[in-house]
Amino acid sequence: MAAALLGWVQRVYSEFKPPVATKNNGALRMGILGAANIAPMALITPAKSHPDVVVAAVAARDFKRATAFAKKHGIPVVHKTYDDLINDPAIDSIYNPLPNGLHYEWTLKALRAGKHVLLEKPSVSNAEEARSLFLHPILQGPNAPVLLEAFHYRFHPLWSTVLNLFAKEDVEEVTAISSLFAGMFPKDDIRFVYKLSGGTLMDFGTYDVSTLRSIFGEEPVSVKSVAYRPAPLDPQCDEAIVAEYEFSGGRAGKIDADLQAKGGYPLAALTKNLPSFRNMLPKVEIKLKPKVEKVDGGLEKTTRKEIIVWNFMAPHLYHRVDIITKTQLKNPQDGKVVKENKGVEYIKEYKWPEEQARKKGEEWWTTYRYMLEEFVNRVKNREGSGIWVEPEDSIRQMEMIDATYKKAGLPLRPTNHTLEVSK
Ligand SMILES: NC(=O)C1=CN([C@@H]2O[C@H](COP(=O)(O)OP(=O)(O)OC[C@H]3O[C@@H](n4cnc5c(N)ncnc54)[C@H](OP(=O)(O)O)[C@@H]3O)[C@@H](O)[C@H]2O)C=CC1
Ligand SMILES: O=C1OC[C@@H](O)[C@H](O)[C@H]1O
Repeated sequence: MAAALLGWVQRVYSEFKPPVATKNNGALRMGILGAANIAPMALITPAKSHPDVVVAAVAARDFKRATAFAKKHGIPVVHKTYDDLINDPAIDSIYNPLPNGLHYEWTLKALRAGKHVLLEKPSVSNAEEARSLFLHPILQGPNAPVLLEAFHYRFHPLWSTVLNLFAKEDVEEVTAISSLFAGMFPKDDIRFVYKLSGGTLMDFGTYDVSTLRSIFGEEPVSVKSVAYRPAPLDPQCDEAIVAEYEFSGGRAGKIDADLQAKGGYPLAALTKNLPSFRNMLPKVEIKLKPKVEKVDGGLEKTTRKEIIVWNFMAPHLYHRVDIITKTQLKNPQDGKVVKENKGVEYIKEYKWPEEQARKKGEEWWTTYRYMLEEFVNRVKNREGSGIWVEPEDSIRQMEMIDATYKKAGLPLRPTNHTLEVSK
């Protein structure tokens, strides 16, 4: 127990204070659009341990704020405007963590300036923008810049391990749940502003949608139902959302996302507004189709398997996979159950397993660090882990989000006025 705790402390310490790599000649020189809250975790810290990444510049709407941010994080150059950053010839790649509603415009500007772009999720505001951006001629051809939607969780070895636990066609039902206690984000946070393409479905919900698509390996046939709780200051934004989808063969997918979770305690009338810490570990539950087989003695054996992935979103901090197998032996003549059994196996995967040792990684690499590795590999034409978020994937992701908003009776998130013709 003590050893496990020490191991956890050491790993998490290195995630926040990674060893600093000596930078190679030709390292990517990345610039950050905005002094964004997520930038230290998603780029600045991971870049420290990457020999081929230098965070070289930042720009913010307020120069003073940008300067303070640069000083705090050791970023040498501060630009007065986002345009200045994008047009800086000493920068070759841009990290775009602006509010969702600004993703399309500034990513396209950066691509036009010849920069590679690591773009925060959700990639853009809606499917129309996604088609316009990801099918843009600027991304075609041998020397096209690299564009990646930063679905970081997919790059961590845990996700590949999870996907290897079953055949996609054996999946019967998937439920993805993600929740944050009320008060973590203020009511006027960018996540709850419609004109900035806010909404919980665009935030935590986008992970849930992405996990369903990844596990089923296909798009839903339909959105069966949606219920949402409107954000108090901007009711066109969902503060919480629950949706049910039908996948091929009548299989079910469910998402349940809440960015202001409250209540669930005894004495509901008194406690209903207290922040709720239920479901603090985002999780995905995967039920496989039951397997029925004849066994010795003319009995029928039914095996049911359920896989629960705890903390799929930030597995580097902590995660656990529970593989629950239930078997039942039945006499088919009279339907009597002869024997039942339940077994649970636990899995964790902080690093690529031995047999995949050619893939790079360390136990303390965060999802963001694994993702940065692949971003650099793609820019530098190196063989990587093989994990990538393809343009088609980013488009389909926004289509499922749009379909969910439509079913909810909410407007699609607004299309940028600079939109170029969609294909
Ligand atoms: N991958 C992950 O784990 C996470 C991803 N994200 C994603 O990153 C993006 C940013 O999230 P987060 O860092 O939490 O956001 P912030 O609230 O920190 O906003 C990011 C930047 O957006 C600009 N900005 C803020 N408000 C406005 C506004 N009202 N109008 C125009 N620009 C504004 C600011 O730029 P400036 O500094 O120039 O003023 C700010 O620095 C989102 O797309 C979000 O989905 C967020 C959290 C985690
Ligand atoms: O991507 C994200 O992950 C962490 C959350 O806190 C945040 O809301 C979201 O944008």
